[in-house]
Amino acid sequence: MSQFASFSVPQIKNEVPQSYAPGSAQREGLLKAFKELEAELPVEIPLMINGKAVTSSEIGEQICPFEHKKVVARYSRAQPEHVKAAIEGALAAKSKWESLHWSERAAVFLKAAHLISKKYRYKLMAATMLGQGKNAWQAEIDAAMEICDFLRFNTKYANELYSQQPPENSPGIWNRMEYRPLEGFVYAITPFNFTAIAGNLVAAPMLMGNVVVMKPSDSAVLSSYVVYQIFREAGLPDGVLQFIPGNPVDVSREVFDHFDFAALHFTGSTAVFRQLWRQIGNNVADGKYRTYPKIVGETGGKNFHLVHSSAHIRNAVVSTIRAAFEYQGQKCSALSRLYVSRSAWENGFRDELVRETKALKVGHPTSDMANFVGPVIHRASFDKLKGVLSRAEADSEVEILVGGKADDSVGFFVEPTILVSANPKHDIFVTEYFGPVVSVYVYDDDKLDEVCEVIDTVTPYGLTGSIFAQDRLVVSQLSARLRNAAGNFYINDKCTGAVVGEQPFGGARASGTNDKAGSGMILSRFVSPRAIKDTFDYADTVIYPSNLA
Ligand SMILES: NC(=O)c1ccc[n+]([C@@H]2O[C@H](COP(=O)([O-])OP(=O)(O)OC[C@H]3O[C@@H](n4cnc5c(N)ncnc54)[C@H](O)[C@@H]3O)[C@@H](O)[C@H]2O)c1
Ligand SMILES: N[C@@H](CCC=O)C(=O)O
Repeated sequence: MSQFASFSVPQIKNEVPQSYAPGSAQREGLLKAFKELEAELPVEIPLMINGKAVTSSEIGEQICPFEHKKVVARYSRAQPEHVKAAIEGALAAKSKWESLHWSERAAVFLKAAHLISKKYRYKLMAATMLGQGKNAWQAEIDAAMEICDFLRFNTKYANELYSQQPPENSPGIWNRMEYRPLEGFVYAITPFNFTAIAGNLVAAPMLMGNVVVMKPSDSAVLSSYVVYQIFREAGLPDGVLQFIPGNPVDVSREVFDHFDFAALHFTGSTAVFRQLWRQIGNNVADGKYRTYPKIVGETGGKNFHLVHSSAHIRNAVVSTIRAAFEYQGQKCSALSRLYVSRSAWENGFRDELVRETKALKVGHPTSDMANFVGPVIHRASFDKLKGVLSRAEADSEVEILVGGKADDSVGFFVEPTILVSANPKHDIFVTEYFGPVVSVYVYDDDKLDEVCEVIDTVTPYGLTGSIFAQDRLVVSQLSARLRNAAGNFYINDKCTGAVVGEQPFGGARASGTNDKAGSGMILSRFVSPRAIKDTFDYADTVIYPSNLA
């Protein structure tokens, strides 16, 4: 499209949080949206291919985690012919989408953020609460704030990326860089735990001119569908985003079989990511694809807090409780290993930690707004966590300091649990459980270096971690010592709650490719740059001066 100006994006700011305080219009609005959506359940959700609703003979159910008798959504599951049609439709939509000026694409996502911030804020939050079991605050920071931040900041980062041009032009030459969309289509596989992440997994590549086939999580189909509809209302053309829930293995096999598969954008568990990498790798080795597919994946964690003897105890306790138990520990960033110096542990930390944890209220997200902890996502997660708790109970190396019970009579509720062990290599410090369980190791004050070695090496992950210390020499020493233990590193703050535009998010080692969602780096993974040299002088001599006799 012709363009007669070099546009810049509007000033981008983080979405302002709403408090949902008692008596506020915000709380009233959210509860009204929650009730309205609850009355509509189960929502019937089709596949969306080329902008048209398509139903399948195979129907899946998304279950409400805090009332498992309630079905949140009944959704069509894609069959091989649907996956093929989605890919072909996306490829057919590609040339018009990528030839739009980038500002037109940016306008779609800026408008989507505007719609989420205003018209659909409470609806998207309600879908996230009913389907994914978040309370009001957790829904606000995810399905209102973070998703708006991703959509808006991406446009600023895209503008900056496109502005990166070669610094040198020899006389008579104009050098340029063009950031082409990938040749082919992007496949996005999204996790259950963040509506914002599902939104960004598709929006980031689309902004850069790509077309996307999306397989949402079975446990977040409703919120993903609402996001899909918002993108459409914001002006996203037919076929640019294909929404195809379905059996993850079957859908992925079909996608990875396609010659034009150009990138995987994944967030989820490490085990699944490794499996997908293997499938893609085997296909690359067989020469199946037009190009080498980009693989972008953010995965699991076993995140730590290290509390030094000089730490501010109250700050460390409050940060620990929030990091371990907000959203039931189901954030990839959630705290699950806690290393506390013996002097801090015995001089107040332990007692405050126990008192505050016991005071946490567990239950339904709206019938009692005081509930801080809700349900875990599904039966499989509940069963896995129940197994962790019963093994802990039977294990002579583990003490259950707080919690340890689970109740699935109405919903999938697991008590906030603190485990303690004197064996720093115990599985409770190694395996990601993805639930409200934190494991404590108390270290002798003079064994700081030894505990750092354990923190750095006992798990394969490297996602988030925090140190708590007031002594600046110690802060500096720990920061250097633990440089590779976390991609998001916090000093005197909790290891969760990264904010787009402030702390780009992601970890290395087994935690992912660390391409940093919420930054320009991730956008650069979804382009294939072309360097253009434009020469104004014509050549007329073959030999070099050095060839002259
Ligand atoms: N690092 C991050 O930024 C980040 C963010 C959120 C979640 N996570 C991680 O995600 C996990 C929790 O999310 P989850 O339970 O949705 O993860 P999951 O791996 O079970 O599922 C993620 C997605 O992969 C799909 N999937 C599952 N098996 C598959 C297969 N064999 N082939 C293809 N697709 C498959 C699922 O259907 C879902 O859409 C945790 O490990 C958490 O740490 C990481
Ligand atoms: N970005 C979020 C975590 C997302 C993973 O689930 C945080 O920093 O807490």
